[in-house]
Amino acid sequence: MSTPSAAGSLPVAEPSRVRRAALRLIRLDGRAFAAVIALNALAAGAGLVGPWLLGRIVDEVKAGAGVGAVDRLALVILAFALVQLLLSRYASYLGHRFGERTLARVREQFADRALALPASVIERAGTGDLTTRGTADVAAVGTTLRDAGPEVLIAAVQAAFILGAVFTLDPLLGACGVLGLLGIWFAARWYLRRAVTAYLDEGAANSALAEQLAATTTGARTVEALGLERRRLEACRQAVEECRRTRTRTLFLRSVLFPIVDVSYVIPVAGVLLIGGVMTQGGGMTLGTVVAAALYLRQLSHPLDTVLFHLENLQSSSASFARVEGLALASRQEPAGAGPSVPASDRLEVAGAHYAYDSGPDVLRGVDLTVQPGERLAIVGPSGAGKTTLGRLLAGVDRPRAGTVTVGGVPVADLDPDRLRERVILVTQEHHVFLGTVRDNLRIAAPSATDADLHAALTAVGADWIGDLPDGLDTDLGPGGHRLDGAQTQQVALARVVLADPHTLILDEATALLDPGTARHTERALAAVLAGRTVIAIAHRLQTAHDADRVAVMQDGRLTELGTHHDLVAAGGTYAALWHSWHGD
Ligand SMILES: Nc1ncnc2c1ncn2[C@@H]1O[C@H](COP(=O)(O)OP(=O)(O)OP(=O)(O)O)[C@@H](O)[C@H]1O
Repeated sequence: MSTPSAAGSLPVAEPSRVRRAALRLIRLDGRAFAAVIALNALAAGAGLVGPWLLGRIVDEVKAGAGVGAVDRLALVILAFALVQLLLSRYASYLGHRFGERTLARVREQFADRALALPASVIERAGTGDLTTRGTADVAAVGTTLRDAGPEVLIAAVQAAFILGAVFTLDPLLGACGVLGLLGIWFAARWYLRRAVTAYLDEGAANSALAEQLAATTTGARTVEALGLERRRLEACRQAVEECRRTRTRTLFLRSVLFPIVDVSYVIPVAGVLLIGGVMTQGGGMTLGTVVAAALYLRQLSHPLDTVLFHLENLQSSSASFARVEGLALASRQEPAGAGPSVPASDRLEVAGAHYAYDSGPDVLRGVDLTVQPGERLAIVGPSGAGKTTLGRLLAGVDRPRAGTVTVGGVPVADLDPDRLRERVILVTQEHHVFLGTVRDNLRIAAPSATDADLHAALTAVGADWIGDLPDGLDTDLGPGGHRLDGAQTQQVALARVVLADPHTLILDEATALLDPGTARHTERALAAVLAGRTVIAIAHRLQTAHDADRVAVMQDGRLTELGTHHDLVAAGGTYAALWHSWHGD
């Protein structure tokens, strides 16, 4: 289940799913978690001894005991205080280690899920959302797991033990303590209901102010040149006013909560002393019991403060965790195909395909095309004709709004990512060099490839420069390492494709950054390596079209001409005109 999200944005997990995910994380490190709870319980137990013995001291002194007896009890109090300190320190050490391990799991799971997302999901949602979830949200979850979570856990155990101790001393005093604390419960509920929106508003107002100031300062010259000073000042003044308003609101919420909490800590103690005083006089209770109960309730303020302090943090990080967990649902948002999942052949078929980006007009309008295995097809046409869009549909990145795009009878977009990569790969101008060696960068496509395979792939795409690198395949690439130029980056990307060995390759201006000589060399080398495979090249240079088996001409979202170079030139249509103008005839 997921909460409705804005069109295209990544989903957010429902609270029930978030709870299940949190429990799963705890179970994965269940022994450490149990050890933390047990040690905390022991520490809290040791902490209860002090007030109880203080009560005993009061009773013994009242019964006429001497200094020796008091000293003995005081020493025992000291010993238990030490034990409590050591146990709680060790528990918090284990708690923080548990938090770090769990955070590492959350991070790894996030990376796995992000990498498994279909490209279309990321493109629709935008990388900004994914990046925010992977950084700010995971960091918020991390803070909770590392700090807030263990501390709240410790505080909850302590509070339970303290209240249990007061009830054990005397149920009436226990009830008095709980009733006195009800104020905190109501105040916290009142506060939390309002705090989330109030703090979100404050955060948004701060961002808006920062944006206004940044826009005004970076565009200072334009502001000055166009005489926009007054408008900018007014915009900034409004942003500052909004900041002040939202801040005053959160300040008001805090100024109601904290006094109520402070008074609520005193009420149970006062109540216990009043009732205890009456009971002591009637002989129903010893003075020591009343002193111990009052001390326990005084102690309660520490764990409760801790819980209150972290409540907001827990709330906001559970929202972050819902966003992090939402990633698991993203791939399932894609409509699942109902047909067979194993293609019967390598034949690509587009039938009556329409496509529109979001709610825009159709940019593909009834495209029909069959690409035979081993064929080399070039797609040409003016800018905006829909060539790239058709390439994305053929590669399974997007699915058609109407009509079908299939490989061997199976909708391409229904193939799972691994199976899809074995069959169709889309190579665009956008290439990424990962931080790591040349070998790491290539083995992404074929983890079991040998160095000889890697060299062969590099040679196939004309990347002879590998021989000039100081450490060959071991040369570090990426920031801080050896810098590849645009053409070399593209060759690395093409070498990855050679290694992945798909049956169909869709080149969307893949060789555009290479100088014409290198590009032709690369295309020829690529064609040699991919002999017997399907190559669909979205071509800007008509030489590519000339070398292809067939040429498809796209215009305004339609496939208007389809045939061999010679047939189309002879037909004297759009392609012939393009060819002649390119040739300068
Ligand atoms: N992400 C997008 N969102 C909205 N509209 C888009 C998007 N990408 C492309 N379009 C629109 O779809 C139409 C077809 O674009 P497409 O990129 O497929 O054409 P093209 O023939 O490949 O053009 P070019 O040769 O300039 O790359 C254009 O009108 C373009 O503005």
